[in-house]
Amino acid sequence: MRVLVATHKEPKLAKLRELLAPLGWQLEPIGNYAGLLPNPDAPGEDLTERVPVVATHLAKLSGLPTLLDESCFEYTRAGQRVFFSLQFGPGDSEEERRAKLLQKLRGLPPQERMTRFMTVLTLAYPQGKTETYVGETQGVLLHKPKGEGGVGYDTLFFVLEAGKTLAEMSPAERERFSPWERAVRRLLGHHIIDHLHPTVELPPQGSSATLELAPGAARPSSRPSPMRLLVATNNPGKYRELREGLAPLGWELASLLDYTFKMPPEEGATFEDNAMLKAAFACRQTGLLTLADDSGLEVDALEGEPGVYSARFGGRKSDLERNIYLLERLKGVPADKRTARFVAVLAVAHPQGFMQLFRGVTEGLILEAPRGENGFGYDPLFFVPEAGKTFAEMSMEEKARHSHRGKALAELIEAYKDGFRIPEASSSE
Ligand SMILES: O=P(O)(O)OP(=O)(O)OP(=O)(O)OC[C@H]1O[C@@H](n2cnc3c(O)ncnc32)[C@H](O)[C@@H]1O
Ligand SMILES: [Mg+2]
Repeated sequence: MRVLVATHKEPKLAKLRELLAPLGWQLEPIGNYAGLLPNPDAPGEDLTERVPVVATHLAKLSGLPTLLDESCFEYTRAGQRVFFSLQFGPGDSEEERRAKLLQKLRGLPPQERMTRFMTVLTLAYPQGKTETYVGETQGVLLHKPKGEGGVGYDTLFFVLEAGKTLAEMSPAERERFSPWERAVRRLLGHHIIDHLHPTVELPPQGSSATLELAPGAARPSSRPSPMRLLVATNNPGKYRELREGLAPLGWELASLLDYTFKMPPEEGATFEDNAMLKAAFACRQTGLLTLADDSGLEVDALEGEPGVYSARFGGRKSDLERNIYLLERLKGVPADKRTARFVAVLAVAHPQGFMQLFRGVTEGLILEAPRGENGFGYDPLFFVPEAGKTFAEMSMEEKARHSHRGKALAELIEAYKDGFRIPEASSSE
């Protein structure tokens, strides 16, 4: 698709081309669009309103989908939100704009230099449809530019958490902190994962496999680690185990606590379906490489129940109630008929549009009474004959050696240990 980019700044266009390369779009600069604007002052200071209006105007004029971004600093003055717009006229050069910003900043008291740097990015279609993505970062505006990298005002924005300006960061760090990059990555995540459907062909049982989910997507080039990975689970017990298991990769982990969106209902019929659904959804929300875990207990005497319904077995609300319910359901079932297995499927969704699945299974027995204090979920009832203990009687390391999740993680580590690789099976052109 041909897309116009409302900028006359070469570095910004180049960076946008690099970040959005996986989409295979043809990005063309619109050049100096000052004369095309209806009335640059009209739509007010709320960028989430203004940017879509202006982008739509440009898309209608050009007849092409058009990307427009604008940034502002937001701070609080006497309890009121104040927007400090960075739009000084689209014809200005980068230097002119920075000079104007510094001039504006001169009178600002320190507390008003503490701001939220926000970028609003809209993709507008000539037919009137718009998509808007917002990226935000907290920081402080400096008096003098520092650093060389980045785009726009990155030289003036000091990120407290990182102890430097956006312009002083490595590209990998900037990816984390720049509101502009965050907005661009959200757009990327949205468009890439649009191609993903959880109804793809599933890998054979008991194996891990690579799924190519975006046949139309352009091949991204492989990128070196370090990677940032979102671990998309709301279960703290799982999160701890995943964090421990992923430690050898040295990746930086994000959790759902860093975000406000809600995960979708798990409506799939298999662990694979649900893991992909969760990973694809969270990846699309954040634009991040995302790991999801779907797991559960299959009890033979219950014909595989609770299976994918393990988290809501019998409609019971807590781990304890579900364990009691499981014991009730198995009342009178003799020891040799209490066989069961734990299954974990890990799905890794790449913002570039494909997924990988890893599966682990552990066979065991359901005891007649709980044993052990560790772990979570059904751990106190799940006895592993080869270890002579329940999962809840094991340390975390021990559980990782025997557990379904530990086995799936071991495969994942094997696949990613040499850095980020585009899987062979999907590298055909
Ligand atoms: O979906 P997320 O947010 O990851 O968290 P969840 O707890 O809902 O997770 P699932 O949908 O995968 O449901 C899995 C259920 O199986 C249980 N379970 C999974 N792995 C387990 C383990 O290692 N030990 C004990 N119980 C486990 C777990 O307590 C849940 O009730
Ligand atoms: Mg769940």
